[in-house]
Amino acid sequence: MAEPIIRAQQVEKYYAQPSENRIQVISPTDLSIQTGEIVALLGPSGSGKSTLLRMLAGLSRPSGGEVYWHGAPIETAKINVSIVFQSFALFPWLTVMENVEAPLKARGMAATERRERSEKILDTVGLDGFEAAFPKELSGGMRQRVGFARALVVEPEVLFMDEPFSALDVLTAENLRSELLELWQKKTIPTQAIFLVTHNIEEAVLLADRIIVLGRNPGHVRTDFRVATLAHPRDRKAPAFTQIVDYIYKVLTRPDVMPDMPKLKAGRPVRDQRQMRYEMLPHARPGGIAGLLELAIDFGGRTDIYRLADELAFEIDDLLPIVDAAQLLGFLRVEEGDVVITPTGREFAESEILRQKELFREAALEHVLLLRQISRALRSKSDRTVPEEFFLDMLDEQFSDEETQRQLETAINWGRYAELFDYDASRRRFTLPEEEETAKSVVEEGGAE
Ligand SMILES: Nc1ncnc2c1ncn2[C@@H]1O[C@H](COP(=O)(O)OP(=O)(O)OP(=O)(O)O)[C@@H](O)[C@H]1O
Repeated sequence: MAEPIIRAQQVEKYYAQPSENRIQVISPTDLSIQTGEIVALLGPSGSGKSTLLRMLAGLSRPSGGEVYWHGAPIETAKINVSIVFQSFALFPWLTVMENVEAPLKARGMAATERRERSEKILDTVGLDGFEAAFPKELSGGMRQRVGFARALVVEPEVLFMDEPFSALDVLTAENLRSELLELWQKKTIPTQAIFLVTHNIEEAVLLADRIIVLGRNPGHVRTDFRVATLAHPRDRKAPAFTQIVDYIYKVLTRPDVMPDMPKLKAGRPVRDQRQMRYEMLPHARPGGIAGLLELAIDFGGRTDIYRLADELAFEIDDLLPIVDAAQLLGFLRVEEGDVVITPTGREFAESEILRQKELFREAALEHVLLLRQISRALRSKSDRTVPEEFFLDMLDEQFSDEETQRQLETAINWGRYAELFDYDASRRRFTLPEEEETAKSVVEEGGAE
């Protein structure tokens, strides 16, 4: 196979923390961008999509490994890429024309040529007549057209896009997407490859020739496959389309399991490089989990996650932590892109509050290592109290400072609800209320670590 335009070999990224720990955001990863392909990168929030994009675009140096541009190390190569951002990132004090000319000016192009090239690309993206307007006079969709024009005017070999349609309303996004695809397919633009970071699964399946899904903590490739069997324009209702959407949902909702690829041509094997002691607690509240389970019962005990998100008008990223949490606690299963309530989940949703707490307590102790450890530690101390710092130290070996705090907050929230312990915020200590006999007996029955 020909050398890809961009090839990342075992790239990883660490960020320094105020404490001496370095946090690994991307674990060693191989990835390439070939001529002629649109690659979409999906993954939950914080999985390192933007970090990876920045390394592939030569904007950020990997902490380990190497990125190659046509086979040469990217930092010494003469690269030709541009990036479209979600936030448009226009210069507000410049007109549309001046914004588009800016990158050519930076490259030292003469004024006449610059103007000619900019006029042409403004025409191509439908901004004819808006040359003298300022960004604030334009709608979001028109501003992003300026973003595209500015990126395309340099005739980039690779066009990077970081959530380019997320800030736009649905119709505008749809419109811009199909226009971009048309420019690409008709080769109106000389761009050789497109790399798109997105949250939107359908968008990825609509546009991409290849889809990569990242898992997090640290970021790693969970699946990387071709969508070559679907011809453009793609039909959202076609069975092959929905199969791929479902498969990606499953990959995103089951961080611990690798679902089977739908039987499409040329699916590539999958890697999962995670190694961790603590499972990542999804940041969901017990009330939210109960609410989700009640809804699942209303839908007959089984429903499509996609439909559920739609019904609730939830972004999938807001719904996933609740689904993940219910799943982690054994209240839900995800099967074929559907959420299916388990018998314990049903009992939990239908019980009165005391029984709910009891079921939550049993599930939390069975499935959540951190809560089990806090409970055990408290019971082994004669004064029935342990400083939070003790657990922070263990967590921050695995999570960033910010995530460590969030993990602890979620654990406190769940533990309090389950009446496993109290938390004294002024002293930053966990404490055990004297009368916690029920919890005590459950802990003593708890399984081995
Ligand atoms: N400069 C930085 N210093 C420290 N940590 C950082 C820095 N940039 C990103 N991170 C952390 O790296 C992780 C990955 O961030 P990144 O923005 O790449 O993820 P993402 O998948 O693009 O997320 P989102 O979908 O929310 O945009 C996050 O936990 C983030 O907090």
